[in-house]
Amino acid sequence: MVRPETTRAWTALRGHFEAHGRGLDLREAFARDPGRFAAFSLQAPEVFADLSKNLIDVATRRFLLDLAAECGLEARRDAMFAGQPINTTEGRAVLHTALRAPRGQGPFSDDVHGVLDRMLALAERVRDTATSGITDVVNIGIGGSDLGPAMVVPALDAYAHRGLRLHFVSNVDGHDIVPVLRGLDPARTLFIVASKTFTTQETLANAQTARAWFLDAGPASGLGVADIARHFVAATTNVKAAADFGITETFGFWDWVGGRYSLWSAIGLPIAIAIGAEHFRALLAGAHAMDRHFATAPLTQNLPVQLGLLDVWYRNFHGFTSRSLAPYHQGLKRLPAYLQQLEMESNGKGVDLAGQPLAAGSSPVVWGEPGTNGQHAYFQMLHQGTDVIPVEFILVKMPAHDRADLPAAVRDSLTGQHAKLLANGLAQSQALMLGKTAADAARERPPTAAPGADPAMIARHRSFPGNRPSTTFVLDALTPPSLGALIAMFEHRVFTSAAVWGLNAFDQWGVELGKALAGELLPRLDSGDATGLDASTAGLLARVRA
Ligand SMILES: O=P(O)(O)OC[C@H]1O[C@](O)(CO)[C@@H](O)[C@@H]1O
Repeated sequence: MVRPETTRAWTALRGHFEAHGRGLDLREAFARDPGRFAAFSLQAPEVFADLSKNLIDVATRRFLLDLAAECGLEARRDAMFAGQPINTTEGRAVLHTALRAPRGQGPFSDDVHGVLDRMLALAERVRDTATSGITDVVNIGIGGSDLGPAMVVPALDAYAHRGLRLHFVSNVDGHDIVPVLRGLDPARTLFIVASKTFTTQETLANAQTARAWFLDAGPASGLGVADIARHFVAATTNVKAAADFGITETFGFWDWVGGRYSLWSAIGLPIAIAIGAEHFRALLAGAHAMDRHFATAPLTQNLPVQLGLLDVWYRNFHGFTSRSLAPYHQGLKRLPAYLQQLEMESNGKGVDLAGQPLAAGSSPVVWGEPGTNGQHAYFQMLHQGTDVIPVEFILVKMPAHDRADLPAAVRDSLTGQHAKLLANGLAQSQALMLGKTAADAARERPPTAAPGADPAMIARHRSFPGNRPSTTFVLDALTPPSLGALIAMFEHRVFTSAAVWGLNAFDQWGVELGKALAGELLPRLDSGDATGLDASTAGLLARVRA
């Protein structure tokens, strides 16, 4: 393993940053180079990306590619696809890409397609609502066993079965499950208990609550313990624990599928129920197309690689600590939360593969909201705040809401909405880059400025520094293949920066300490015993018990 800061490319990047990077002005760069948009745009499967509004030039890109080469990115990528145990701290392969490889291709193909066929057959049985009688599907899971399906199901609403409602319960907080159970009919409800380990406290607690509700409400519909097998299924690697719970229909997966990379596995069952087998296979196919792109495209044209290297550039040279995501599609409202786990649980590490402290920063904070909602909340800070935060916009050319079954006037109105949505997305990246000088602001007569206020002072409040970087992704439409490709792009981008930083993106020891301490505190909530606790925790324990 090569430490990035010891490479020649790192030194070159440091020098380049001081000489040209820090002072790069996007407005001047575009004025100088009419070909900048074309030179810094990439077309990958299903996803077009405009990287030209980033603080990079040709030399930045060259030095970053040198860095990737010196850090052995390609060898590490190839080792992942080949199933080598690159998750070294847990001694596991990392093969979520095998889950979307076509039948007969990729490692463990028989196992993968065996479970996939079985799971899609169940999905189709449930979707045949006249026969199944199911109207509501409740997924009980958390983290990677929740966020993927909870993100994809609304994103692909245009493809969803109209007679089925999908619900997601994750938190160990009755305020999550109680409103979901309210109004459900046990005879018409299917619970999916989704847990890779089947040991997760939150999921087991919610599964027990669902079971208790089912046994309490069931008898009115003639249901009892024997019916749990028909109304509860599990997605897990721990088939025995699911059986001990009373679940007989289990869809397995494998320890080489990380939780946050698992929506392609049996964890995707809610997605398959919502959109059906054919569309689920199309989601996998889109991700597979991005896998092939990542595995084979020259690094200069390789979108996940270029994004991951940009992350290194911003985090380690510009010192930016966060990145904001603005999907201009309401269906992608859960994408920021999904990417928070994907990126921050993967790359939020402080030591390298050898366990040595990293010399430079790793995962940025990832956050955001759909546009245009975010514009009316925190975009103020993105435009005029003191921190520079790169923003990523996702635009979708063709909406899916102007369906033929809507009245013509409603469809016309919705078409107008989509134009407004796109105009706003384009305008935001433009505004971030262009800014507005105080001199330009001074020429305006803002109607809301305080009467008699010093115009120069008002102009300074109304000026924008500009030169704020952004990336814009464009999808033709939000479809199963395009969403699959988009998610896989984000996965491989995280892989790329992890490879440069030399860290293990596939473990998550950082979540263990809190879990262990919660286990120790739980009995103290009952007993009140504060022995050995720090004064703050002891004081809070007394306060919540009072
Ligand atoms: O699927 P499981 O085993 O219930 O785990 C849920 C989540 O908990 C974590 O292990 C830690 O929070 C995640 O990595 C995982 O996605």
